[in-house]
Amino acid sequence: MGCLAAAAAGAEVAPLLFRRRLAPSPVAARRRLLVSCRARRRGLRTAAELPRKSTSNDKHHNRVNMQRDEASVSSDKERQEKYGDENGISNLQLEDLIQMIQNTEKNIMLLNQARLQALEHVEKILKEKEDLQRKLKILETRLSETDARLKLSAEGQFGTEINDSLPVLELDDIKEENMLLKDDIQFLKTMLTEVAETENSIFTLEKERALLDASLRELESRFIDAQADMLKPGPRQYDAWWEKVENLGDLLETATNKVENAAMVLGCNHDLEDKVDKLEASLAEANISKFSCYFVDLLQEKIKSVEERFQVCNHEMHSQIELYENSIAEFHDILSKLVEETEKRSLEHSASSMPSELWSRISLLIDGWLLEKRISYNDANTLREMVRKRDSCLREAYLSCRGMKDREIVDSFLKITLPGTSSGLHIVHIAAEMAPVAKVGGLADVISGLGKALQKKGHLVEIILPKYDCMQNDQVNNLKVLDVVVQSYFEGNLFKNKIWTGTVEGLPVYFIEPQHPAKFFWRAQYYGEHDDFKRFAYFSRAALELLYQSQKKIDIIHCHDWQTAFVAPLYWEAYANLGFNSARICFTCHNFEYQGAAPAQDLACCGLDVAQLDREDRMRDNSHGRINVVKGAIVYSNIVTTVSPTYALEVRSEGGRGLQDSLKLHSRKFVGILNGIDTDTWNPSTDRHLKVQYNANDLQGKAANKAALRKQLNLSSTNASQPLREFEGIADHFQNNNNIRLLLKYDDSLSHWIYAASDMFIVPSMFEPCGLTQMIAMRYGSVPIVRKTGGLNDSVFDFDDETIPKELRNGFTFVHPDEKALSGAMERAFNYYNRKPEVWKQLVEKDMRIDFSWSSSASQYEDIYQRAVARARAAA
Ligand SMILES: Nc1ncnc2c1ncn2[C@@H]1O[C@H](COP(=O)(O)OP(=O)(O)O)[C@@H](O)[C@H]1O
Repeated sequence: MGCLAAAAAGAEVAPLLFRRRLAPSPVAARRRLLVSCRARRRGLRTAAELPRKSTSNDKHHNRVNMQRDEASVSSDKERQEKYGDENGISNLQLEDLIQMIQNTEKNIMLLNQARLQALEHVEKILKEKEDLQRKLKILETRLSETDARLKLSAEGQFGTEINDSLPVLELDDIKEENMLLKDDIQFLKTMLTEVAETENSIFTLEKERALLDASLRELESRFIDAQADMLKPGPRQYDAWWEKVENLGDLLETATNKVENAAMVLGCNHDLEDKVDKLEASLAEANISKFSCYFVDLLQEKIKSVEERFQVCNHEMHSQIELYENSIAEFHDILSKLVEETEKRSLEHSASSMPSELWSRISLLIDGWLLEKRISYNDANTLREMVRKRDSCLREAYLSCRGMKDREIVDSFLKITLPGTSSGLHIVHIAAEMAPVAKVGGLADVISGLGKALQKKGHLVEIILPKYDCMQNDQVNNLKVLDVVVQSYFEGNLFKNKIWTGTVEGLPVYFIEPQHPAKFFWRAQYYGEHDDFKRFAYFSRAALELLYQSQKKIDIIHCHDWQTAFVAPLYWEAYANLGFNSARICFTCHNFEYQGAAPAQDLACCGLDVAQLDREDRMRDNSHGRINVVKGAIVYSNIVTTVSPTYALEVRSEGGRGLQDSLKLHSRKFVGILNGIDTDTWNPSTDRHLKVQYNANDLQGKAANKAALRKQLNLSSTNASQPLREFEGIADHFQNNNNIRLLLKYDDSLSHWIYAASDMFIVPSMFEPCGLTQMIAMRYGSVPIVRKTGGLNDSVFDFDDETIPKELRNGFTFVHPDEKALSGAMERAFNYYNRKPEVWKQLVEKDMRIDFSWSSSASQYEDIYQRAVARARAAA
């Protein structure tokens, strides 16, 4: 069944398995979580430190910081080499801090010295700067004076007023001095720039010092914290760590979930891909079927025209036949008039010669047939007697047989030896069930199905049932009690029985209501009472009494299962001696599991002679010291049947449940005939129990029934095409399962609906005498999955078995009575259902068209009845 579940719900199971493969067991998960947290915690610490280092390196390229970094890196390295555990890290942190503080203090001192030197230098430079600025000012003044003089002199030389007071040599000196001053000014400007730069670097140093002070303060406070932590070793810190661990665990879990979700999504994607593939395949198939639709249309048109032509021909043929029949009738009229006249004349003219000739010829014919062993001695005697009596029927038969073949003439002569004019048999079924008025299982279906089929074949069929208080009276037409009282024997007394009559499904039925204080059939149930043996012994006797008292000349009394198996020994032991012996007894065992075994003395209740019957060769059970009613029926019946050929073979060995030797001994009268089904009752195109009727040409209604049943039973409707009757999880929670319902009740109407709604019908029987459900299922388009046993083996043929002719293959079978074999067959069926919907549809349509009607089975019963009756007549 596990396999089945996987096959049935592949799309759901596959991702689950995938997920399981990804997700570790809870313990492993926890372990993995912890490991990961630890790793991550280390990772976080390192990551937190790195930016700080790189920032300081980038910002300050000074030696001091380089020193600090080197010290810090080497101490980290040492620390890792030396410890590598949590507590170590905490101690190392402290040492680092101290070292860092010391380094920082040293650096601050150096920085302060550098700062003082720089300040002195600056003071000096500022002084120099002031001197230089002063000199610069004087020089600039002088320069401007010189320029003004130069200007004046230039005006004098080239203008109207020339200043002759400055000599030429002085002018050159001034020019030279001017050049020198310009150089000085340039030098001073450079100096000033340098001073400004020094000021800037002092300013930067000041800033750096402030930063170092701040970090010193921070380090000091961390130092104090670290000292405090060392004194109070860490519940708070551990808590914080665990908080972090838990946070990390959550993060990990979220991440794992995401991975799982991703895996599921991946799985779903795979499924989607599969679905897309399938859709594409079905699209391709649809395209193909589009073409085939076209051909179907063409074919249908052709069929239509052929049908029309056929109808025209038919019509013509009918009118020809009518004409022909009319002319034959005319001819017969003329012929009979001629015969009458001739006979009249021959009687008139030679009263004895012609009839004697006629009778003599008949006598000679009879003698010849006897010698040729074509008729029995008795039949020959009967016919001779008729000749002696100049029997008019015989003369008519002789006159009408001219032109016939020998065989036909023999048959027509034998026919007139039978009582009455009809060749039909008078058949009476005595049974405990009949559908639909009193149905428990397949027996009920057989009584009405076989009865109706025999009736259709022209036999007079009657049924006798107990009058149960719980039977469906509304299924009986014209139910009424007869104004007679039939008395029957029981436990030394005679008891009155009320006799009710009515028709069920068109069959005449007698219901016997015992007037016994034990109220045998007022029990609100059909079987399962403490005195079942007595109840049905009483009924068997009363039924025979009814037949005996009605003085009918019955041909076949057919009894069924242990409940009416009493009839066979009763008939031959108690009634045949009374002259009630025209009938032959047929016994059908529908299930050899139930044999009606009881203490020997119990047999006496219905008037059977225990001393006569409690014998190995009669009714004594083969293994217990009790009597066995089914064995009694095997011994005392003229015909013994069971409900399928395979089961008939099986019961000759272990399947016979102790009766195998009796069956072997009586094998000449034992035969297996496969049951049919009542195709009027089980007809999806007319079934009033269904929501929508349908047939093999139009399966739409089947889907509608399925949807309605799913709704009615409160099954999931998310996947309407999912096959019903999956057993996954049936053991648990089936009430809440979306795909399973276990209905432990008898409900005829619902049973019809279930057949119509189901896609597959599983019958995994260990043994199955015949089984009707698989045939009914096929008629309703539900494909059977069965174990190859009994009648299942005779009615279901594996779809994949190439040794079987293709046209017979109609379901899925398995042999071994185990879960694996069943799952295998189901998986094959599911494969077709899911992957080859077109093939599946064809299989469904084919199954619906199989003829499981009683027609052919009833013919086999008819044949064995006829032979038994013929033997009886021959013996008489
Ligand atoms: N719970 C039920 N409610 C109504 N009909 C049922 C139920 N169970 C079985 N049946 C009917 O009983 C018949 C079973 O016949 P068969 O297959 O020969 O089994 P069995 O040998 O058990 O009688 C079928 O007509 C089936 O539809």
